[in-house]
Amino acid sequence: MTIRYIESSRLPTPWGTFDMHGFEDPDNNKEHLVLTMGDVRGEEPVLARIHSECLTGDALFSLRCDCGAQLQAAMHKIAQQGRGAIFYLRQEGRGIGLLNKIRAYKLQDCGADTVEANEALGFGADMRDYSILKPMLNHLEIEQIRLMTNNPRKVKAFQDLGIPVVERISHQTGRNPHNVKYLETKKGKLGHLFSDQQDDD
Ligand SMILES: Nc1nc2c(ncn2[C@@H]2O[C@H](COP(=O)(O)OP(=O)(O)OP(=O)(O)O)[C@@H](O)[C@H]2O)c(=O)[nH]1
Ligand SMILES: [Zn+2]
Repeated sequence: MTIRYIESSRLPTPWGTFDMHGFEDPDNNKEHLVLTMGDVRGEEPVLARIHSECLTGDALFSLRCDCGAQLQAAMHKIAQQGRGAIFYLRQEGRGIGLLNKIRAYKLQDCGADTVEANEALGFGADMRDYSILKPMLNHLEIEQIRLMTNNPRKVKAFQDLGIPVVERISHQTGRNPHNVKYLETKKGKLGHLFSDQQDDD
């Protein structure tokens, strides 16, 4: 079965008021969100961010990763332009779930990098499935996007879904002394496209 649209409401935030759209995946009862601003329908490419859930970074201010800063920066950029979409996908821990992410963090506390930790637990480095995006994009009538990401896998995922990515926009923010190794591993092992400079340097 495919993802089902449930309902929409307003979501006021420090950066402006978004429209919040809720979707349900009946196969696993996961509840996904899309925040939009402005009219995202049609041919005009939409400034977009695919954000995978990171409870620790998004809600608990963790400095182990860059997720919270990236989410805030994406909301800010979209509000500045007045038009865009954030797909908030419930793929915690790159798809392994919160408790397994804690297991992976424990291994990282003992010296493993983020990829080695996933593999030691019997998972792939990145278990995310982006095909769930297609019904959400269809529902919102988004046809083309300008994607805020450093992750080439996300660009490829859209291309595989038949949604043109007309531009990849660097989304480097949130580097701090606690996540230097994590970001280095993203670049070295996961193929992220990082320059030496953060967007907000
Ligand atoms: N398994 C695992 N997941 C992590 C770790 N650190 C962060 N994550 C998860 O990684 C995901 C980060 O995803 P995104 O913010 O979409 O970032 P990305 O795929 O690196 O790509 P960008 O678009 O360039 O930010 C979230 O689901 C986090 O929970 C880790 O050490 N181990
Ligand atoms: Zn994170």
